[in-house]
Amino acid sequence: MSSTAYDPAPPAATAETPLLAATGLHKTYGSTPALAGADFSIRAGETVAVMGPSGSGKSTLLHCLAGIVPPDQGTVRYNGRDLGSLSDGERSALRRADFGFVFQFGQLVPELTCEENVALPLRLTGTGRKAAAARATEWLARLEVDDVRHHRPGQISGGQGQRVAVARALVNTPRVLFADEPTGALDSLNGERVMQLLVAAAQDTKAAVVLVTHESRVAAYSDREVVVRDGRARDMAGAL
Ligand SMILES: Nc1ncnc2c1ncn2[C@@H]1O[C@H](COP(=O)(O)OP(=O)(O)OP(=O)(O)O)[C@@H](O)[C@H]1O
Repeated sequence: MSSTAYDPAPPAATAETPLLAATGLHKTYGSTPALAGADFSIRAGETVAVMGPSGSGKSTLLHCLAGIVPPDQGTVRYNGRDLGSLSDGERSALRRADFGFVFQFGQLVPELTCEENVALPLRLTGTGRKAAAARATEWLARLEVDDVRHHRPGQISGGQGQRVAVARALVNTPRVLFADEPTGALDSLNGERVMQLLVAAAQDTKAAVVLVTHESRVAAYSDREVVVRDGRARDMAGAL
């Protein structure tokens, strides 16, 4: 095993123990506090909506949970392991192997076809070109966009692009899908369809979903809602 590989040996999460848990997260950008003691946890296969007003710290929480941004204080544990104890290389390897990402805009590589975009995470984790292309095509069909597989992102609609992005995020069967306003740039009809497909595909692959949104219509697809306000997260128990 190379020094940058992620070793998933620690105890596996069970239905009772969280797969991903953050405790006491603080993060300040310059003099702007983004997180001020945020706690969060999600179990395997669960979909949790992270809601709250603009600037309340939702995206920062997602970035800390995914190991993209290090918190100033507090810990994030994935599968029992403290992300802060991993090297940068180990964290990158973990993200590639176990996490998938969908953002609001611009995450597809413009020079690649949709099929090549979806195949990319597989290629980066060592899958051969033909096998990766075949899996990518299957995933594009599952998201109902196989007809645009040879198009480039600039040649397709926003809704099609988000479906391709969801296919790319799930093609490696991640254990956690991080989705930051995945339908924020879509009209309501396209947004609904993308959410239906995203949630169904995540359920099929048993991925947990951290879903950042400010729309209650989108949050309605979750099992549970957490509201972030002034850098702190509050569980809305029973607010299904
Ligand atoms: N890279 C950064 N540099 C400086 N300030 C930042 C950075 N990222 C976030 N912030 C600030 O931290 C605070 C929280 O931002 P964050 O993006 O986490 O909120 P949010 O709830 O996701 O907002 P929105 O709903 O508008 O996307 C805001 O005041 C924001 O301006």
